[in-house]
Amino acid sequence: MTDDELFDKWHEECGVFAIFGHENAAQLTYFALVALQHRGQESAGIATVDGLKLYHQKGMGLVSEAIPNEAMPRLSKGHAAVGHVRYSTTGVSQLINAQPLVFNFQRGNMALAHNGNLVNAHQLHSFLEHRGAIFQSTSDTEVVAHLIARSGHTDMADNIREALSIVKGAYAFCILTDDKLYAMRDANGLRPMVLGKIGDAYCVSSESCAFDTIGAEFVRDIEPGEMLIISKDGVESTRFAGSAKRALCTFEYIYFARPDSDIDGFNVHAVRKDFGKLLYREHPVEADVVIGVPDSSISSAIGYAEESGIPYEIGLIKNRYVGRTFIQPSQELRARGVKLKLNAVRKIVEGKRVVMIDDSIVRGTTSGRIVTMLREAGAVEVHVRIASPPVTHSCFYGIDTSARHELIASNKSVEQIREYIGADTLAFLTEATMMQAFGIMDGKEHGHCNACFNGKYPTEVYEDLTKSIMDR
Ligand SMILES: O=P(O)(O)OC[C@H]1O[C@H](OP(=O)(O)OP(=O)(O)O)[C@H](O)[C@@H]1O
Ligand SMILES: NC(=O)CC[C@H](N)C(=O)O
Ligand code: SF4
Ligand SMILES: [Mg+2]
Repeated sequence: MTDDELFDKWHEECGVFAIFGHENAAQLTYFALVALQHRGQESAGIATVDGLKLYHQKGMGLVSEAIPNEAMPRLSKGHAAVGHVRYSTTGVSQLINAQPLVFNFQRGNMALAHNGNLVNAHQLHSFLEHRGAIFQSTSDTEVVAHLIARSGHTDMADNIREALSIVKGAYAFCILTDDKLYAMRDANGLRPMVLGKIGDAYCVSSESCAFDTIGAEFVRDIEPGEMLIISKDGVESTRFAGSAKRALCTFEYIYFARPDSDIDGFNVHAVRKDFGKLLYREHPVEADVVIGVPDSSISSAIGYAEESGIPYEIGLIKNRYVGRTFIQPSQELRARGVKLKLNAVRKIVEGKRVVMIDDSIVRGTTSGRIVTMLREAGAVEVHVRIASPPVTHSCFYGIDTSARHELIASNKSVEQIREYIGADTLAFLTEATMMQAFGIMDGKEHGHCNACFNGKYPTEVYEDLTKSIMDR
């Protein structure tokens, strides 16, 4: 297994933020992107407009690397801004695909930022290329810009509506023009997006944690199929799509979103904690201590401990300075015990029966390593409890999951996975129980996408979809 494969599992998706009519639009966008940094660390960018001109800065890496201080005076000329942090799902991780994508066409300037993945982008890309379109990037997002540019309406909102009627898949889209900001959430609401207000200015964001960061007030979630048009006249809500089956990505709660964000009426930390409580009710075990794998499973571990009465402890420490772009130890060094990212707290686990909570198992790599680590630190029993169901299907909606055959639960039973990771016992939260955290007790239609657990995709999907499909 290569290092790339080892680290290519669940990944954050992108984050978008945009604001209209604020004298500090660029700075606020910068800070909001820092708050959304967990959603993508490959590249970042900001575009601003002053009514006549568009200014932009994009780069690879974290927000602090991609947008240097020197770029701020130029960006600050704009009164409206759109920003993006990227984790690539379609198109290579290179500067050409960094967002916002910017265009100057016959109607003026346009900057696009997208979280999600368009499942028919490849087909549309070929169609448009055969009709003379010259693409600047290899990402799915650019297809929408071409479709908008080709639509013949006088009103930009109608052009966007026409473009979005053709694309399929998942998106939270922000489109900034010289005089308006448009924000659209796909008809199923797969990806989240919220509306906020700061002074007289309106802003939109993938997650509400960005509003807290910049001192904006949360107004509401943007509805699936809704288009917000934000201009000097305020906010206008219109629709670009009829009602479809609501299907918010449950993985936003399980793993992607920040615990301090609220999505569609539920706080992420509170939901994770409930997952932990439900997990104990469904799969209790006798043990001395409950620990979580930092950071995403801490809330569930606290919930499991609270419900069981078993003490919660910090049994694993994460080195917060090791990111994805960090040089990873080779397989040989790893085998020799180089533990870069996580280490066990010996005093806490030694001689104990440990319940280890993680948010998910994708390939089984993380759980396997941690079970070994805990045993080496003296744990006498390791019981693994996972605060989501087994991942059996790939995601096509903006989360770069492994190919299906690499998902351990797609070809192994729970008992076989337990054996593989070396745990004493292993259990997963079932889908029906997980949905109880949202007050849904009957396990029927519930307005969430759980396709990676059950294969029921809320839109058409094209099985040939790979990240590099548009990179020739
Ligand atoms: O079964 P696996 O293929 O190992 O994948 C599952 C792990 O991946 C994620 O963590 P990750 O290490 O990506 O990041 P985190 O530190 O943000 O939890 C997730 O939280 C699980 O721990
Ligand atoms: N993770 C995402 O939301 C990615 C957005 C877009 N599909 C890209 O690859 O750039
Ligand atoms: S398939 Fe899974 S990760 Fe993808 S949108 Fe649906 S729930 Fe989220
Ligand atoms: Mg993890």
